[in-house]
Amino acid sequence: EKIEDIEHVQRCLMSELSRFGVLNLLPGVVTRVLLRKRWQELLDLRQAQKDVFTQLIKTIKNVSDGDGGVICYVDTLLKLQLPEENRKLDEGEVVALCSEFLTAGTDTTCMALEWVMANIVKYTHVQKRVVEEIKEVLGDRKDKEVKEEDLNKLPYLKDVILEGLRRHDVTEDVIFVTEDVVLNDYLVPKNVTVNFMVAEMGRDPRVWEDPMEFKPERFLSSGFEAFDIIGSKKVKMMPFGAGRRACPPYNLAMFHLEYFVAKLVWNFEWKASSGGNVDLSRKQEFTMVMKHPLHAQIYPRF
Ligand code: HEM
Repeated sequence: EKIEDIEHVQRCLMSELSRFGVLNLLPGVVTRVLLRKRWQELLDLRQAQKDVFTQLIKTIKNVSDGDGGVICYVDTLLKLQLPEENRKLDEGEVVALCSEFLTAGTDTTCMALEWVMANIVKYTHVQKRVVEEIKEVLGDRKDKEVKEEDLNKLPYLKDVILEGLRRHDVTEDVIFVTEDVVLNDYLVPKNVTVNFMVAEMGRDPRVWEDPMEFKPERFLSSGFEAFDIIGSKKVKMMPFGAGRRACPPYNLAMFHLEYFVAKLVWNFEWKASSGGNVDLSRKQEFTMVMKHPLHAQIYPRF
C-alpha cells in the first residue's frame, strides 16, 4: 500500500512537471498572483509527497535508533551534518533527496531499457546476435540461466546498451555556472543555469559516423570495457553526465540494463506487434520517452 502511495505521488509530480515549469519563467511574486491556481496545485502535490515520505522516514528513524543494524540511504541523510552551515537536513530536504534518488534511479533505467528493447525488436539481426552471443557463453550449461558473472563475457550485449544510450537520450543536463566563462567566443555569465541538449552530442555527425543508425558494432573498435562512458578523457556522449556531477551509480545502471536485456532476450523471442513496425519517435516527459510506447509479442524460447 505504501509503495503504491509513493508511486502515485511521484507519478503525479513527474507527469505534471512540464506544466509547473512555467512558474519559473517570471519571479515568484508575479507568478504567485497570475498563476495562483497552478501554484496551489504544486503545493498540494508537494504536501502529499511530504505526507507519504515523512511517515516512512519517521518509522526508519525509530527503527534505526533502536537496532543500528542495516544502514539505508535515509539513515545517512538523517545523520548528515552540513559542514558549512553546521546543521542537519530538515524534513523537507530529506524528502526532496529521497524523491530525487527514486526518480533518478527508476524512470531513467526503465526508459533506457524500453529504448534498447525497441531497437532490439525493430532490428531482428541485433536480437539474433545477442542470442547467439549468450548461447556461446552458456554453452551446454544445464540451468540455461544468464548469471551476473556471465555479463563480462558478453561484449556485443554491452555495445547494444551503449548504442541505445547514445542514440536515445533519456535525460538532459543542467549545469549551474559559478563564474564567467568564455566558450567559443561567447560569454556565459556567472549565476545562470545552462541547459544543453546532451542527446545532440551522441548524434553529432562530426564525431559519429551515420549517427542516426543503430549500429552497436561501432563500439567494438574501442575494445571491451574500454569505452569511456562518463567522458573522463574525452566527451563523445554523456548519457550519465560527465565530471563531478555524473550519475554516481552509472555502473549499477549499466549492470541493470545488461542484465535485464540479457534475460529478456534470452528467455523470449520478441516481435513487433504492429505489422513489424516500431516507431522510434520521442516525447519529453520527466525523461525522454517513446511517443508510442513499445508494443511487442513475446514467445518463450524454451
Ligand atoms: C540508465 C539509467 C540512468 C541514466 C541515463 C542516468 C543519468 C543521470 C545523469 C545524466 C545524471 C547527472 C545529472 C547532472 O548532471 O546533474 C544523473 C545523476 C544522478 N543519478 Fe543517474 N542515471 C541512471 C540511473 C541511475 C540509478 C540506477 C540511480 C540510483 C540507484 C541514479 C541516481 C542518480 C543520482 C542520485 C544522481 C544525482 C547525483 C548528484 O546530484 O550529484 N541514477 N543520472
